[in-house]
Amino acid sequence: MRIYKAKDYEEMSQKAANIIAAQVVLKPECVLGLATGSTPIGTYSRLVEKYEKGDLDFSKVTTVNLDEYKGLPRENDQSYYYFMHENLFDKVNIDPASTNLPDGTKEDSDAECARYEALIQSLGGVDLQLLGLGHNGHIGFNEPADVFEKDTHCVDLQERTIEANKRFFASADDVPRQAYTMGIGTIMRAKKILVVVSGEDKAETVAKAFFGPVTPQVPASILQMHPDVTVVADEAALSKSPV
Ligand SMILES: N[C@@H]1[C@@H](O)[C@H](O)[C@@H](COP(=O)(O)O)O[C@@H]1O
Repeated sequence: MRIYKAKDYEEMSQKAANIIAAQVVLKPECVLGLATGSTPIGTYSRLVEKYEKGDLDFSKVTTVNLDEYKGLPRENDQSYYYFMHENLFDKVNIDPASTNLPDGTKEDSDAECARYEALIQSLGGVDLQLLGLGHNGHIGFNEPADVFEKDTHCVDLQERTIEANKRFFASADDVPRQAYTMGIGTIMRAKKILVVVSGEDKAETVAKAFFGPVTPQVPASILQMHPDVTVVADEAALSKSPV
């Protein structure tokens, strides 16, 4: 695991965008695994800037997103579909047909999760997976649990996650209670993983996830077992870690 300490959010975003850009330049037809949440927004803006300057071409890139709220239609401005279009897809030359997310409107969880998992495998797997880190150590929507869930599945969101995400909704009651998410196995099968983390409020979680024991109670801790992980975190997020 490589840990890159950035000065602040801006530097974290720049460094993460450089790593993603290098992947696209080296393999234009790559599969990028993408993430939502507030942390990667700066990374996406830097990628858009690179595209606008003519330094990046997304025309052959395929994307698969980590997760989606169950029950939210695409037009809902809190759906991850909407987020991805707003922050990246509509601003670069990616083919919309090559962008993929779980479909939150599908009622049959087992069928939708099986479809999504099969789709990822049919693409030959993910070349570079971008991840954020939840306050409770979740990645995607893999919440702390007794076991690591392997494949794409439907999760019940935990109170802390609903609390953290309610800032985006009119009230906590409007936050969906379930989501579809890639599993830990799906994430771990990615060839490379890039984690972005920012802020003092994640410092405890960063220390546990990357320097503590590997346990499903801190889902991100499994990343210590992956052969090619880069963590790009700012000084505040690393303030409780031995680096
Ligand atoms: N499902 C997403 C995660 O993929 C993300 O990492 C997390 C942290 O978000 P933020 O970056 O806003 O702290 O939020 C959501 O729960």
